[in-house]
Amino acid sequence: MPSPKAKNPGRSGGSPVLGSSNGRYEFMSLTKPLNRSSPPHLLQRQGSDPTTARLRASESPTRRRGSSSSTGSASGQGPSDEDGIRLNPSFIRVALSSLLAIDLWLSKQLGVCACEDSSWGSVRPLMKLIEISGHGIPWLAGTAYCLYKSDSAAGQEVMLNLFMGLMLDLILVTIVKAVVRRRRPAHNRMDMFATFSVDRYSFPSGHSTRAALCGRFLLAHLVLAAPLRVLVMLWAGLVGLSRVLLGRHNVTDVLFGFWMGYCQYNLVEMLWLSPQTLQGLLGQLA
Ligand SMILES: CC(C)=CCC/C(C)=C/COP(=O)(O)O
Repeated sequence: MPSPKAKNPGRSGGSPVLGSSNGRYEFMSLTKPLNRSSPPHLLQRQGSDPTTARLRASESPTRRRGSSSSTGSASGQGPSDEDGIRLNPSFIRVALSSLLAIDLWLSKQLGVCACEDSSWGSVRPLMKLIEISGHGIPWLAGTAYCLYKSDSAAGQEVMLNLFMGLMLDLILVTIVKAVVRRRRPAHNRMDMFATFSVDRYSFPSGHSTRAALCGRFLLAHLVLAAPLRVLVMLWAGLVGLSRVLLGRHNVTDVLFGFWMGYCQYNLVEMLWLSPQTLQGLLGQLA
């Protein structure tokens, strides 16, 4: 039999709503959060009953805001400015998580050399060779050797600045990796040659920053014939591509790495050490 309270809704504690269970009616409050232990039939009833649906609609945050002020929402003129400000961050969040989901999916599809059993597993040794060609150790050692061997002041200046750029790159990539701490893709096998502890993180790709930085540096400071210039660009692109094919990185790690390396070259140009600056620095040290 229905409770007498059902005939007098709107008393303290919110509007009571009736739910039926085995012919009995029970009360539940609309203003309090639904108890987790509420039987499923009450949840179902709450959603399906038209009266209840109307009551629930009148409790929606938009309606509540509208009833206490004369905003556009309340007067039926569409979303107010306040609504717009609240919607934007969630739109950005949705857009970012969609981008990340696409990135993860695409990177997994492209990780075709992630191990020997992968679909392009036979190309893995070649990809690892490209990986070594963009590693920090050969680049630092090679630049130091050229600096030592160079007998012209101009050559020494270029090599010294390249060395400084490579060190700057290592420091900046270490900082960003330590701050962002994005894990490498799950399909990556951690069998890389000579890594630092931050190299367990993948954002940004250090090989890609180095490839972009060194590529720009070589194109700007070495007099190269056109085919060699194309080869330098091809090498830089292949280093980035190999990171994704080997499963070392997600696509966004490589794209950001290229952009970061490109910008780092501008920094090297800004901080360029001329022989005079160098002599001044060495004079101060002596
Ligand atoms: C030991 C030295 C001098 C450099 C480490 C180079 C390295 C292993 C970077 C990681 O690159 P990815 O972020 O592209 O995997």
